Amino acid sequence: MTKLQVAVDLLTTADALALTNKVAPYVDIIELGTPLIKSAGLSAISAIKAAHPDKEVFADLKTADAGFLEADLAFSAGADLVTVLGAAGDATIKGAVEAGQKHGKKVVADLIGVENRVERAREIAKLGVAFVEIHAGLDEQAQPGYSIQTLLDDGKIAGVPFSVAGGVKVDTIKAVRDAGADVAVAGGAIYSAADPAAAAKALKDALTK
Ligand SMILES: O=C(CO)[C@H](O)[C@H](O)COP(=O)(O)O
Repeated sequence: MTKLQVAVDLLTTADALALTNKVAPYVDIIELGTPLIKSAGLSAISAIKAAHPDKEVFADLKTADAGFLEADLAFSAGADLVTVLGAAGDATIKGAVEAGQKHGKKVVADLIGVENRVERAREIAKLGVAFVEIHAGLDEQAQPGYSIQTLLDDGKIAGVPFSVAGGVKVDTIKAVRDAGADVAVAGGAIYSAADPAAAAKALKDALTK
């Protein structure tokens, strides 16, 4: 079953809690987006975990260096999953994985900006991460001609556990599931919707029906 992850790309803990209180019934994983953690700090992770102890809390650190140290900070704050950049060195990824082992939690490698996603996904899968995130970031999505299909193709070909992030919407989420993704990540499709709860429910329904 493909899990639904909401990416909370807001800037304050109060706004994040207001959103997650609406959408939590429909999602499996709550992601604190990189801008939220940079803006509100690690305390945002603790606040979201305290409000939603039954959900997996995902801290999108996008760590580029000091893998053990940064992941350890986020796990200590209450995160269940943290991200490290797939573009980072193997030592950084291994450091984050060691922090995950210390806490009994998981590390995800975000392939944002990686040119050969398939090759790097296969390399990283051997380093002990839970899965790789096949990801086109907000800037890449804004480029003319962007299509999520390239992410799905790479995920299928890589043959390792993966999530997909990159503008997943209600009309594309079934394709994410059918590509074999373990997790479908939706940010703007939920937090920018007029009715975020209805949007999250529609995404969950599309995944499960
Ligand atoms: O990590 C991110 C940007 O770097 C976003 O959280 C991720 O891309 C999901 O958001 P959206 O569905 O709006 O693309």
